[in-house]
Amino acid sequence: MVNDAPEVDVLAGFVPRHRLLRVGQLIAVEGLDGAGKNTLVTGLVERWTASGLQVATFTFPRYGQSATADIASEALHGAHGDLRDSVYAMALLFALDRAGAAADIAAATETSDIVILDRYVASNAAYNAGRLEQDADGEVVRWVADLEFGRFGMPVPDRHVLLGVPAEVAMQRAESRAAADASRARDAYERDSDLQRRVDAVYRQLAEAQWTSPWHRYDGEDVAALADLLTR
Ligand SMILES: Nc1ncnc2c1ncn2[C@@H]1O[C@H](COP(=O)(O)OP(=O)(O)O)[C@@H](O)[C@H]1O
Ligand SMILES: Cc1cn([C@H]2C[C@H](O)[C@@H](COP(=O)(O)OP(=O)(O)O)O2)c(=O)[nH]c1=O
Repeated sequence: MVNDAPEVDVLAGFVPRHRLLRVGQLIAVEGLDGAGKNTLVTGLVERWTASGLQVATFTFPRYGQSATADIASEALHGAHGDLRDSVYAMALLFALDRAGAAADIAAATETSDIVILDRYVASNAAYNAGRLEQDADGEVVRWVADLEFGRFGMPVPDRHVLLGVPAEVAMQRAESRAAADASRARDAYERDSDLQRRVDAVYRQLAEAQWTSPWHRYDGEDVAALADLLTR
């Protein structure tokens, strides 16, 4: 039988979702306190949701959902005796908080196009290397990776985004935020400007080394360009 109907390409303009983006792409957003992570994550979610993508977010530490996260925060605000003095104890609390979310993250990667993590394993690497005055290739960064990706089986992000605003700018923002909102009083890490500068240096080394996956530096200027870059 001869088909006389004009040829119509019913698939014209249709791009299957999996060709736009691998389903369940995991993106970790990292940076100093006050760097603008929350602001950036909000911008990315708005943008991607408006373009029809399914987006899930997780914010670490999971305050109010995890006793270990709450205890870590309380320690950073002066509670729990000398707990805060132990770098490894603090790191373990943050790691156990994340381990408690591993199944939820895995489930989200099955049902979402993009899963954004506002702080993730690299926070533990950067802050604790900063505390111990080690570099990104030092012992504690390896310990964090072995503990979290190895022993706890946390998924490795497909990409990292480092908010690379200067440390002085991030610290100023954290200070202004604390002055404006009593519930955001700065914790021990936020008050320690030498620590913030060392953490900043370790973050830049982790990005330079493309630690565990590709890292993208973002300076807070053009969220649209970053969103496009991440979905390319
Ligand atoms: N690009 C920016 N320029 C100026 N202020 C900003 C910018 N991004 C965030 N801020 C402000 O800086 C503070 C810290 O931002 P936030 O997104 O909460 O950072 P983080 O989650 O990294 O701690 C907030 O008060 C926020 O409104
Ligand atoms: C998630 C995480 C945070 N931290 C540090 C970074 C911050 O200085 C501190 C608190 O996290 P933060 O995200 O800044 O929470 P808050 O809303 O209280 O400002 O904990 C780690 O050391 N390891 C981790 O794994």
